[in-house]
This record gives sequence, C-alpha cells and structure tokens, in this order.
Amino acid sequence: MNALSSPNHCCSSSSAYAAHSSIGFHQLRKNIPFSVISQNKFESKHVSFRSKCSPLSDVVLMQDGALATKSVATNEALPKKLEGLVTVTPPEEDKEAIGSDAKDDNSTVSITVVGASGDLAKKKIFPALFALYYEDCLPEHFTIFGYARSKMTDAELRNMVSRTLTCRIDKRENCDEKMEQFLKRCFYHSGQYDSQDNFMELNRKLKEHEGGRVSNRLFYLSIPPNIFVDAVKCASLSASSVNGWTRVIVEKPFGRDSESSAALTSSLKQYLEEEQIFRIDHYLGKELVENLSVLRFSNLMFQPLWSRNYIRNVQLIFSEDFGTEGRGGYFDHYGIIRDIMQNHLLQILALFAMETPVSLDAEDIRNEKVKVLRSMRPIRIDDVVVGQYKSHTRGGNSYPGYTDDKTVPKDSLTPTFAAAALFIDNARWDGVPFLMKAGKALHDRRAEIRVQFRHVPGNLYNRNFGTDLDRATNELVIRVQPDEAIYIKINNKVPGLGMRLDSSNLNLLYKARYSKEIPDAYERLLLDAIEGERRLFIRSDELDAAWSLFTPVLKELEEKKMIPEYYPYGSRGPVGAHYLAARYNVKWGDVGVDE
Ligand SMILES: NC(=O)C1=CN([C@@H]2O[C@H](COP(=O)(O)OP(=O)(O)OC[C@H]3O[C@@H](n4cnc5c(N)ncnc54)[C@H](OP(=O)(O)O)[C@@H]3O)[C@@H](O)[C@H]2O)C=CC1
Ligand SMILES: O=C1O[C@H](COP(=O)(O)O)[C@@H](O)[C@H](O)[C@H]1O
Repeated sequence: MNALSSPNHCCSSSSAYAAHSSIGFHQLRKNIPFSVISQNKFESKHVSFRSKCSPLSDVVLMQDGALATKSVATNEALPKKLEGLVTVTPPEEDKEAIGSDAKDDNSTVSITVVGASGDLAKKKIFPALFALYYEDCLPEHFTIFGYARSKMTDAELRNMVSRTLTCRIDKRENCDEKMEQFLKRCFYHSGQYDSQDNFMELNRKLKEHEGGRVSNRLFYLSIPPNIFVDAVKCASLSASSVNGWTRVIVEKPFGRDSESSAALTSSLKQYLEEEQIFRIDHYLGKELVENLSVLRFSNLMFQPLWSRNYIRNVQLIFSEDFGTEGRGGYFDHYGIIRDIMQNHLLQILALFAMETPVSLDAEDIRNEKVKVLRSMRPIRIDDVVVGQYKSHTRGGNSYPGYTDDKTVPKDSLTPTFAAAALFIDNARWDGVPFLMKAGKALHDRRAEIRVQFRHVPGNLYNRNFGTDLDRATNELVIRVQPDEAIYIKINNKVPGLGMRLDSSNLNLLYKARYSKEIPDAYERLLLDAIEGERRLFIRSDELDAAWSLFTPVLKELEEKKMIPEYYPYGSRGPVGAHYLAARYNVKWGDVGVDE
C-alpha cells in the first residue's frame, strides 16, 4: 500500500453520492445554469460533478431530497422544468451519505507549487491560478503554497507573484481588487526537496490553513526532473492528505527514453497510485487541440473523409522564432525530438488519428490514443532529418547560434530542428504519411495541423489549375497558435464572365468569431487536476507507447553521431525537410503562397 491516502477519496465510496466533489455543491448553490445531454445511472463510475468551468458538466441535481442524475453538456440551456433545481442543496442525511468532502463548508483544496521560485511557476502556474480565481473557477476554500529552497517570506512571494500577474485578464474589471484577494491566499514555505522534515513543516502549515476541513491536496512539481522522485517521496510521506485526495502534477520531461521513463514511473509508483499522477502535456490544454475531437466527432461532414480514402497526408508543424536562450542547459540533454515531437506533436497525432472513443470519459479516450500509438510503424532513421541553428546577421542585428550559448558544449550535435515521416499501420491510415516538423530559431512562431486531401478524380477543372494539381487540393488547417483558427482551402470561381479558378479559405478565425479571450492551457489543466478530470493528462501506458516509438531512432541518431544540417537563425530550417517530404510526394503546407 502506498503512503498516500485514497487517490480519489471523493469517488471511492460505493455511495451514489460519492462521485461529487465539494466544488459541485459550491456551484450548485451558486445556481449555475446546466443543461441535459443524456441520462446517467448514478452508480456509474462516470458520474461525477464538474464545475461550470469544465468542458463536460455531468451534474447531479437534487430533487426533493432524492437524487436525480442528469449528464449535461455545456452549451445547452437548462430545460424549463429543471430550472431552480440546481439551487437545491442535499438534505443533511444525504450529506452524511456523500461524505463530508461534499459539503462545501467542510472541504478545502490546497495547491502547493513545488519549485515556486522558478521560471514556469512565475510564467505560467501562478498566472493560471489567478485567472481561475478571477473566473470564479476555484473552490470556495483554497490555499496556495509556494515551496522552494530560496528564502522568501509570504510577502516576498506575493510580490514576486504580483509581478507576473500581468496576465491576459489584467485589463479587466476589478482586477486589482481580485488580485489582492488572490494574493492573500498565497503563502510560502522554504525547504529542501529531499527533506521530510521540511515537508512536515509544510504539512503543519497546510493543516492550519485547512482549519479542520477535509483536506484535498494538489502538488505541482515545477522542478527539474532529477528531483521529482525526492519531492514526491517527501510530499507523500510527510504532507499528503489524511482524509481527502492527494494528487501530483508532474511536468515533462518524463524521462529521456523508454528505460528512464519506466524507471521514473516505477519510482513515482512507490509513493503514488497511477490515479494520483497527472502527467502534464500543456499542448493538450490548448483550445484548438481540445477542439480537435469536437471537430472530428460532432461534424458529420468530416467523418467520411477522415481516413486514407480521402486524406493524402497530415502535417504537424511546430516552429518558434526564438532559440533556446536561457534553457540551453536543459535543452542540450533532450533536443527537439524529445522536447516537442515525442510529446506535444505525438499527442496531437493520437487525437487526430484515434478511433471514436466509447465515450468522453478519460479512460475511453486514453484507450483509443494508446491503440493508435501502438499501431505506429517504427520510425526509420532515413525518415528523420535533424538540424541545428547557427548564428546569423540580418539587418544589422546578429543572432546567436545554438552552441554560442555558454551552457551548451561547443561540439554539441543536439538537434534544434527535426522533421520526420511517421506511419500508422492500421486500416484507417494505411500508407498515409504523417509528417512532423519542429524547430527553434525559425522564421516564425506557429503550431498547426495541416490535412491535405486527395486530388479530385477526373476533375473537370483540371486544365484551369495548370500543371500544379497540388494547388487545387483541399486542405484543412487547424492553427493552434498564434491567431487560433480552423480554415479550409476550397476552390471557387473568380467572379466575372470568364472561368478563372481561385483557391480561397473558409475561415473560422477565433478572434473574429469570439470576443472572449482564450484561456491559457495551464488554466484548463490545473482546473482539471483539481476536479480529478484525467482526460487531458498522459496515462503511463500512453507514455510507454510514445517512448517505444521514438527511443530506437533517438538511440540510432545518437550512436551514429548524426551531424545536424545547420540552418541560419531566423530561416525556414534545413532543406532536408523538403527532400523528406518530397519522398512521400508531399509539399509542406506552411511554405509558399498558400501558407
Ligand atoms: N520553463 C518552461 O517554459 C517549461 C518548463 N517545463 C518543465 O517544468 C519544470 C520547471 O521548469 P522551470 O521553472 O523552467 O525550472 P527552473 O530551472 O526554473 O527550476 C525551478 C526551481 O527548481 C529549483 N531548482 C533548479 N535547479 C535545481 C537543482 N539542480 N536542484 C534543486 N533544485 C533546483 C529552483 O528553486 P530553488 O533554488 O528556490 O529551490 C528553481 O527556481 C521542469 O521540469 C521543466 O522541464 C516544461 C515546459 C516548459
Ligand atoms: O514544452 C515546451 O513547450 C514550449 C512551447 O510551448 P508554447 O505553449 O509556448 O508553444 C517550448 O518553448 C519548450 O521548449 C518546450 O519545453
């Protein structure tokens, strides 16, 4: 038995009520409108409450003290006959059955950011927590603790955090007031990552803040990977909850190959159950990545097209217009394939290519992702191109090469760019190249999925396109960032008396369609971890499958000391990527007139 308390205290009881979290009742009292999609048996393990901020809102409504369950989706309005029910709170005896954590007043969530003095904590985690607070998405009783070795007082932590809260909502109404309220709930404890005594002190402070309520604890490991296990051990043995849930968000990298990843998982599992481990891949929290399933599974028009019958190739493209400045030490040990391809791009590929899951339940989705990952063909070294950026001077400005970074060895061969051709050997995708391209210090910043469809057979209009049939190919682009958009390239007639054809975009540009700002990926993921929603976190078998795919080719590249193709900082990357694509009769969609 591991040292932590029940992984999901709120859901482990056989009581029909047991699936509810305290946030549920908090939101119910707030009379948030809900809506119905299907009936659900409340004994079902799928029934759980998720707050108004969740994408899936399975909600349990109390009707005259009895339990009536409805599973609801976010955008539907609450049917008239159910209006008002959401304000009904359970009678006392039901509260007993639910367990005390379901009582709003009696439960609390403590979030400890381990490594609070670091870059990620400042840049992403605290701003995301504040945004959730601002949006009223955090539970009523919560406390945030920063934990790191640096000496800091609570006031100093607040000061540090306040300087980072120039986030997306800083221009909003009452932001200063909200910020002040938020900061009052942030505290700091200084300690070593491998000291059980220091975590015991943290535990004492957490308890004080919990004030006798049921304690639910979330630890966010925002520290270098070599100290993950120490920190988990100490948190587990000295600071886990005794009567609520304890969960740990683990940042990447989860190892650097199959062996080290398996070793990390097995070390973590000495102290945690799999259900307690939330392996974060922040790309899964990005709006357009989340939207991929909606696009696929709620639009009939795409369903028949989504296979080798109509899709010629799929491209997954990541580029950044800056180098590894400041993170060279970390990066040199990993390289772009481990940093971006093995996780972010592969996760997108899995969501793109998986079969329809049985339901939107986390396990059903993750089962499908694992299946597709396990159907992938081993990557051949000939299907990989690696590059590294070199210094470049443009317009009087000079940009450093990768090895100019003092933390990077001068003779480093670590790729800062890679392109690869991958294949899925199953009935749906047989023979379709999935091309990936990822690079740092390129000419622009973008992340997108491009789907190029087949040519129209016997196209009546072929002669109007000239010899380049690719120009007439339909293409679906899901632009993850920047300027989130989904657009489809179609062919149309240029208005006029002649018959000239043009290629145009049917464009769903998010900023034109929606005035609401898009939340940062970390907001979605933090909220999900608090609510115990695992859909967007990586399960250990997914991780194994991802490493099994990339480890052999990574080893081969390293053993053969493959020399990267050097490309100038700010360029479009190595030409080798074009030869690779051409081998599969593909042109990268982000190059040229149609990008
Ligand atoms: N920064 C980013 O953009 C991203 C980061 N990540 C991952 O998130 C995690 C945190 O990243 P980031 O904040 O950049 O990391 P940092 O290097 O900033 O480290 C975070 C904190 O950990 C402590 N620390 C740093 N090095 C050591 C060490 N050798 N031994 C013990 N403690 C150390 C420091 O706190 P103190 O000295 O006060 O104890 C530091 O403030 C890492 O796993 C990283 O790979 C993932 C995606 C993006
Ligand atoms: O995980 C990582 O992601 C960032 C890119 O994230 P984004 O949300 O800004 O697109 C990348 O810069 C970093 O190298 C990598 O570790």
